[in-house]
Amino acid sequence: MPAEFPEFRDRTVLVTGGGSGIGAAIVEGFARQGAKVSFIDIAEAAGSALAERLSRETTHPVSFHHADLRDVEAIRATVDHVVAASGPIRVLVNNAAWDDRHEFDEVTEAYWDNNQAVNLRHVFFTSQAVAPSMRAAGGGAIVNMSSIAFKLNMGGFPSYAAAKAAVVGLTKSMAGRLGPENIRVNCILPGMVVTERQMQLWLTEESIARSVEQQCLKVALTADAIVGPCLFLASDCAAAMTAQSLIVDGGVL
Ligand SMILES: NC(=O)c1ccc[n+]([C@@H]2O[C@H](COP(=O)([O-])OP(=O)(O)OC[C@H]3O[C@@H](n4cnc5c(N)ncnc54)[C@H](O)[C@@H]3O)[C@@H](O)[C@H]2O)c1
Repeated sequence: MPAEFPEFRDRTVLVTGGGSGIGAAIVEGFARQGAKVSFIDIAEAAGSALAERLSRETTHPVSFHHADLRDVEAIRATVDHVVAASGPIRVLVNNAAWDDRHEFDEVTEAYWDNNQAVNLRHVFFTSQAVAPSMRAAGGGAIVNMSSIAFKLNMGGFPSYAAAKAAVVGLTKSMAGRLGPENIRVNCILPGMVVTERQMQLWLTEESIARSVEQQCLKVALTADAIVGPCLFLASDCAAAMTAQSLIVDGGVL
């Protein structure tokens, strides 16, 4: 455990895309702090397995909710369910995304809209659904997951890059709107994080070595590298921080 944040004990935390990779590490990070963690994912088997494994080891059972975040009604229903079962949500981590590669000349309107729905739209609508319970509880913290990828002129995913840039703008606008209600909104921009899925789909030993070469710190980051910064931003230590972007990339930018 990187550090202890007693304020998370018995607090309700919701993580999107918590079934694998960075999201799963964040679910585990909050659960080991004694929080009541729920997570949403579309991946049924991975989600159930994670919840089952962690629930055997943590103070509160970790609760998995199977839903597609492209479906705004499903988001609202899941949030209602979490609040009814676990009490007001005090921390929301909008982590889910899909970094699908797409060729500039081949992107259709349908592809674009779906890509934005999976990478951007739910960040707004999950925050909107969670805000009433944060207000009722006297405040809360939202942490959104962006990426350094949109700053690197990478040509292979224009829609994903646009969504990740938009997450920064959305973070700042929501921080402005929700700050007076003591709801803080920040975001994290990870660099290359080696996860199982990234290894299956995009990364090779050579591409990892090339990326590490661009970093000041010469180690490949794993999902755990994002947990500490996420706990910090959601914690009382960051009580005066909102509308900020925290880059966690081993020193690329
Ligand atoms: N891994 C990296 O190198 C890296 C770098 C920069 C930013 N990020 C960001 O960090 C976050 C997590 O990335 P990751 O690499 O762990 O990804 P991942 O693919 O391992 O995990 C994403 C999770 O979101 C879930 N998900 C996807 N679409 C969904 C949908 N429609 N409804 C519900 N759940 C859905 C997936 O099932 C998966 O469990 C993302 O926002 C990503 O953009 C990752």
